[in-house]
Amino acid sequence: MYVVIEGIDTAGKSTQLEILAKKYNNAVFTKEPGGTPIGSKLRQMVLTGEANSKLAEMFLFLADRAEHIQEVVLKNKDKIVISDRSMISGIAYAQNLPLKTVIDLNLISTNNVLPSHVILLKLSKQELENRLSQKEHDSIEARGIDYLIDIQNRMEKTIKELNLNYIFIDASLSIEKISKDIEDFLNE
Ligand SMILES: Nc1ncnc2c1ncn2[C@@H]1O[C@H](COP(=O)(O)OP(=O)(O)O)[C@@H](O)[C@H]1O
Ligand SMILES: Cc1cn([C@H]2C[C@H](O)[C@@H](COP(=O)(O)OP(=O)(O)O)O2)c(=O)[nH]c1=O
Repeated sequence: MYVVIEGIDTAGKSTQLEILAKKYNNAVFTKEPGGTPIGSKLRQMVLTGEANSKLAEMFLFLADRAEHIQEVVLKNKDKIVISDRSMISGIAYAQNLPLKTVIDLNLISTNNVLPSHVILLKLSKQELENRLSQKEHDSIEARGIDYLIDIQNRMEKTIKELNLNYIFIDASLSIEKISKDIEDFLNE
């Protein structure tokens, strides 16, 4: 089982992952970017905005993803792997290229491995504004509200386009209700 939790910044991914970690104590918890030793270095580069070229930035994420799929997802394929973000973020955040092109690049990076379960936490514009006003921004979050809402739409489109097994959850529901919906989805 390869479960991914997706959503734009502040959607509540970390909050739900903390709850999942208590319920699934035999699962492997991981993240993109940064789930491997090379990935930690790549993560540092992307989050501090070292790359001036958007294309270079996307290739850093793709390198992280290729290593992560090989070293974490495939090496634990007999276990439950639960990942904070995935190729869905990779496709959605690479906004400057057509969806089809980025999907192809991402499928190369994952060797065609797809998640078996996708959880997308969806925020309204108003709730996103609320949450972003309460935290310090990294260089990607600093790109603004409309940018992130566009990314969220692209995430939805990507999940449908790839025909994945998914649940979309309203991220402004209570933490408990979201966690129950996630548990039901994983137990289906
Ligand atoms: N269901 C929820 N309702 C209200 N606030 C939430 C909810 N889930 C998370 N939060 C709050 O929103 C902020 C962002 O949550 P976080 O889990 O860090 O998001 P992400 O990991 O997606 O960036 C945190 O301050 C968190 O406490
Ligand atoms: C996985 C991935 C993430 N991103 C972005 C989304 C986030 O802004 C950032 C990763 O940060 P993240 O680890 O999700 O940080 P936070 O805890 O602040 O949510 O990188 C991409 O642009 N492309 C990608 O392929």
